[in-house]
Formats: sequence, C-alpha cells, structure tokens
Amino acid sequence: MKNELIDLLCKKSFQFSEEPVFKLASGQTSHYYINCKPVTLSSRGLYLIGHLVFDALKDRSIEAVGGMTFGADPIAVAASLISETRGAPFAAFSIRKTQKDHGIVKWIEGDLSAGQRVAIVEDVATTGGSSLKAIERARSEGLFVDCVVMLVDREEGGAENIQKTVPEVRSIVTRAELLAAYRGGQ
Ligand SMILES: O=P(O)(O)OC[C@H]1O[C@H](OP(=O)(O)OP(=O)(O)O)[C@H](O)[C@@H]1O
Ligand SMILES: O=C(O)c1cc(=O)[nH]c(=O)[nH]1
Repeated sequence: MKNELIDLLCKKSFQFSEEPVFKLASGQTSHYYINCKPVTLSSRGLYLIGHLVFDALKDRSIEAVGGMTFGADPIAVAASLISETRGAPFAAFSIRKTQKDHGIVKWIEGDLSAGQRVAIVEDVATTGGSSLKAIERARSEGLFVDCVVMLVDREEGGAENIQKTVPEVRSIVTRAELLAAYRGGQ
C-alpha cells in the first residue's frame, strides 16, 4: 500500500522547479511542493491513506483523530472510516483555523469530550508549525494529544519541533522516499 501511495503522490502531488517559486505556509520558499489534495481527495488515495494511518495508530488506544483544516480533514476521515471496518473504531475531528462567528461557535468540530486521547494528523509537515497550532488548540479544549502522524514528512525539522511537545511522531512517507521514487520515475 505504501508504495502505491508514493506512486500516487509522485504522479499527482509532487512538483519541482529549478527556481524556488513555491511559497510555503511558514513564509519560506522552496524548489518543490507537495500538494497532497489530489491524492487525499481521490477514492484510491483515501483507501490507501485510511489503512496506512490506521496501521500507524492501531497500537495507540486513541479515541479520535483529527487536525488543522483543510489538509488534515480527509486523512482523519479516511482513518476513522477504516478504523470501523477493521474493528477498532475511533472518531474524526477537525480544527478550525479561524473562529466561526455564528451558529454554535466551536474551534473543534466532532463528537469529542474533554479528557479524550487523540492523535493529530497532518498532510505535509515542513516546520511543524501547523501541527503545533493544532496540538495547542486540542489541548486548550481539554484533549490529551497522544501522538502525531504526518502523511509526508519534508524532513526539514518539523518532526523534531513537534517532538518537543509530543514525543511520539510518525510519518507515512518521507521526503527521501518520495524524491527517490520521483527521480526513479522520471
Ligand atoms: O509544517 P508547516 O510549516 O506548518 O507547513 C505545513 C502546513 O502547510 C500546509 O497547510 P496550508 O496552510 O497551506 O493549509 P491548507 O491545508 O488549508 O491548504 C500543509 O497542509 C500543512 O498544514
Ligand atoms: O510548507 C508548506 O506550506 C507546504 C509544503 C508542501 O510541500 N506542501 C504543502 O501543502 N505545504
């Protein structure tokens, strides 16, 4: 499954430029960008990601998985759906980037209660800043953050930054694995 996911990410997500034209969430620029959405929003991608993220979480006794909208949303939903089919169900949740100003005002959407043990997921981690915001928000809502799972680790310090506050950080695919497959397929 992992090799098939890497293949999909190479074909649909990975872009490279000789010039550092890609602006990142951190404000840095980069020669490459991984837009996971075409994969995380495809039926095959959801299936593979659901199983792989479930496998990464099955020993953690978590009650829910979620992260910062939008990147984390399909990953969390896929893992939750697969958790039901594999007999160890956990819920999904989504953390807002900005606070809603009408209806029921909540930072985190989902059927959660304070004290629950959760995992934070992320599509791509560069500095880890987005995951750190998600962790902070989850904690401020009374959740216990057990671990973080990133679909793609760009290996630019994000995992180490996150580990300062959540020691258990797992990745499904690393930059090195993605680059090797990308170069091999060119
Ligand atoms: O590790 P970091 O330095 O925080 O960078 C990675 C974050 O940047 C992207 O999010 P973006 O802000 O583009 O939002 P989106 O998921 O809504 O597209 C990506 O989805 C990660 O969440
Ligand atoms: O750092 C980011 O903002 C970032 C990098 C990347 O490769 N993909 C992405 O969606 N965000």
